[in-house]
Amino acid sequence: MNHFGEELAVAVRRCRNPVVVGLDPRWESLPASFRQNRASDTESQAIAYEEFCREVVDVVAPLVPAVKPQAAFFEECGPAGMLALANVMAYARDKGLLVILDGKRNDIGSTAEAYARGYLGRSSVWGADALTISPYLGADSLQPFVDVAVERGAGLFVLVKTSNPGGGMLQDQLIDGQPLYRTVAQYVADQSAGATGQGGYGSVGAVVGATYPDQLAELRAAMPNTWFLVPGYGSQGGTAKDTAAAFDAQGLGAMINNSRGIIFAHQRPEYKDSFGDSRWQGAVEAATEDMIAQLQAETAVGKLGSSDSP
Ligand SMILES: O=C(O)c1cc(=O)[nH]c(=O)n1[C@@H]1O[C@H](COP(=O)(O)O)[C@@H](O)[C@H]1O
Repeated sequence: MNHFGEELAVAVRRCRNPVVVGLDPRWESLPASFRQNRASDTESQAIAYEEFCREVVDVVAPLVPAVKPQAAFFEECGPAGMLALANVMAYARDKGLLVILDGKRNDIGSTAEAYARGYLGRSSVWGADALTISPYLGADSLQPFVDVAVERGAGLFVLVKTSNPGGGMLQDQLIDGQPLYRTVAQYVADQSAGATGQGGYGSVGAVVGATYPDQLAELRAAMPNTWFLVPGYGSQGGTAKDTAAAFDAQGLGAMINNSRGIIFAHQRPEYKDSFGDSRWQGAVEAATEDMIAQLQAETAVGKLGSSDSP
């Protein structure tokens, strides 16, 4: 199989959930054991991030289909951080996880092609299964990513309606009476129109925030063959119920991201007393399982793997 859209459907069905664990290491939130007796220079910080993320992968690899390393937190550590990112991505792949690199990359066509060649596909130097990209420079800045993704069976997630409060400044601007995000959505939807692989979804997806459930429902209707990557669950206030419209009747169609709410669950009141800092891995596991249960209860995710689901 060489098609990200299909690989995602297979992985979600195998795991019976669409949870993406975001790998967003923040120094101040790392369990104490990763910070103690460690210098705070960028090289030491990068090593701590790699060790922490490897241990998070060990906990979640048996539970979820994918992880989403956030490039920013590794880039903050300079060259050592980029090496740590590469190592974490390789480790997650080796553990059987799909790796969605969150880089929000974009540039003019000839430059975009370099990004695409560098990041997309297991044969690339970074080996990401999928990459987040921004549409700000227009369609000709997206096409090189699409061309390389299709050629290599990799995936993309284009920012369409982002979870942050300020996204509407641009995304909600009306053009010919419709919000700008619908223009981007049309381009994205066209890339997967009529997809017939496993699950019926293409490899070019859309990022749609859980914090905008009405727009999420509207976009699902407009993009029937498009995978959604849905950030904003948990720390940003999005709930399982807010994501319900993103799924089809079989429980496919959307990947729900949760970064801080899972990797730093030991700091959350509901897990702090039971696990705390010293047993942080238990908190990660419990938060992941609780999120899966919430999605199964509140959305069609509960249909995954059931007898009436193909
Ligand atoms: O591209 C993304 O993943 C993304 C798009 C968006 O609209 N909102 C958003 O929060 N994200 C990312 O998703 C992650 C959310 O982190 P948590 O709020 O901790 O779950 C961060 O890495 C964000 O950069």
